[in-house]
Amino acid sequence: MSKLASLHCEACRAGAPLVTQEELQEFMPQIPEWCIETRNNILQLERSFAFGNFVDAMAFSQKIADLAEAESHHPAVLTEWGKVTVTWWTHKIKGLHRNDLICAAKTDLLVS
Ligand SMILES: C[C@H](O)[C@H](O)[C@H]1CNC2=NC(N)=NC(=O)C2=N1
Repeated sequence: MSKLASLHCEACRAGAPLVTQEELQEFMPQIPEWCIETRNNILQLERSFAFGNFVDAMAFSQKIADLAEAESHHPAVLTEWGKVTVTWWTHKIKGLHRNDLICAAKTDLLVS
C-alpha cells in the first residue's frame, strides 16, 4: 500500500491550503494513472477505470461512494457502460487539497 493510501482525510474547511507543487512532485508518482485536469481554473485529479459491463461499473461506483462517506470527502463519478470516470477536487477551496491525493490513492485500492 502506498503511503498516500494509508493516510486519512482531514475535515474540509474554507481557507485550507491548496496542495503545493512540492507535494504534487512528492505524491503524484504514487498515483501514476491519475491526470491533473484544469476546469474553470480549478485543478482536479481524474482517472477512468474500464469494466466489462455496466453492472460491474456500477458496483465499483458504489465502492467509491462508500469510500467517500468513510472519508467525508466526495468525488464526481461518471458511471457508463464499461467505464467509470472519477474526479477528485476540494469544492471548499476550489482546487486540490492533500485529501484529493489521498482519496485518489484509496480509489486505486478499490479495483479488484
Ligand atoms: C459538510 C461536508 O463535510 C463538507 O461539505 C464536505 C463534504 N465533502 C466534500 N468533498 C469535496 N470533494 N470537497 C468538499 O469541499 C467537501 N466538503
